[in-house]
Amino acid sequence: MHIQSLGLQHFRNIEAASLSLNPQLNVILGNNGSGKTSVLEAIYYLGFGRSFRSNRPSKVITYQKDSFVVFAQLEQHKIGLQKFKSGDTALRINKENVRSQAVLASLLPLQILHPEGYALVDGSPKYRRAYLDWGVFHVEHQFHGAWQNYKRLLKQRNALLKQTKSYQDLSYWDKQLVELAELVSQLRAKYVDSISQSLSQLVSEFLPEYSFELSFFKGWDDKNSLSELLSTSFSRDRLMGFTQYGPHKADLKFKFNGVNAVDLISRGQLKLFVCALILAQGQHAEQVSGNKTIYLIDDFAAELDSAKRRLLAECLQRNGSQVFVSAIEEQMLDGFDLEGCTMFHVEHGVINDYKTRVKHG
Ligand SMILES: Nc1ncnc2c1ncn2[C@@H]1O[C@H](COP(=O)(O)OP(=O)(O)OP(=O)(O)O)[C@@H](O)[C@H]1O
Repeated sequence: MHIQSLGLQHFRNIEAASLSLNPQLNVILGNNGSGKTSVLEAIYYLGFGRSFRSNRPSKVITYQKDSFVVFAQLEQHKIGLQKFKSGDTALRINKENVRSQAVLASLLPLQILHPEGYALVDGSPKYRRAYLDWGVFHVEHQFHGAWQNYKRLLKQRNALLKQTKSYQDLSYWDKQLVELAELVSQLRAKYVDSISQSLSQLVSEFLPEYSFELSFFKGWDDKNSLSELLSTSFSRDRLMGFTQYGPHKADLKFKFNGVNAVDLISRGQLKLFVCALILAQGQHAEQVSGNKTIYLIDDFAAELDSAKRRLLAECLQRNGSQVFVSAIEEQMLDGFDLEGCTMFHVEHGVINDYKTRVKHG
């Protein structure tokens, strides 16, 4: 899978742009504030329906404009997204309107590495669940429906908790909730199993000084069944106003030399670890679906020494995926093989395709 061309309109400081893309390496160069991250953010919008740096689409629409548009030509589909100040969204595939972002997401498997992305390791469990669910979504087709239904039932349960004094009123709903919870957790656990080996391999390549351990917490302890827990914790759930056990509490635990990752590794090592996480997912999704993941790497050089930059660049280019990488200057991309790549230069929101490196040999 790769993006052949990308169009933007009224996206942050980019008034309009039309980019013809390289199927492999795309380099985006420019000074601070020029608009490099905005290009990555626009691509991310197509795959996720949201930004990775703002919850409010109105912040992303160019000042004084009413909407932004991002569209892309993929190998077999043309996809587009328009976000309005009002909060409305229009999604299109091959000129047809579609309602669910999941359809776009399934066509465009994307992974991103950006400075705020370290929350995947040092942030709250919701970031690790989002990571996990991206992976399960792209390889297990029943997951999306089961998870959406679970979340819908959970919302109803939490609302009912505020209205009822008797667990009897909930037990009927809990039967369905537990069935979905078990399915979601099985799919997640199977997924964690299936990536753990390639993740460990990548971690040993990037951070050979540590022994690494990955574990999955499904959202409740195995000592009790979820239905028992839901009934015994009813009073507490009622008091707190929400359900305390279930897959909405799932988490991943990362340990290095037996210590929690956040308590041990440095910022640069954290970046490498996050990169190992996204590469392991991308590679697994590719093995299962045959679709290559697209990698977006913002501010590639930040926090990495030159040996680590080379290691990471080599790994990103190894399997021929499409990669978008931003940097302030070309010298910071010392680890990449730039032959045949396309370079864009961004200045005050204007993007020029200023160099396509000739491939020799
Ligand atoms: N809604 C908006 N409308 C117009 N301009 C905006 C809007 N939101 C942000 N900007 C401007 O767009 C520019 C985009 O910055 P962006 O983060 O893409 O730059 P960058 O090249 O990645 O910079 P850095 O190297 O510092 O990370 C900034 O100068 C910012 O002030």
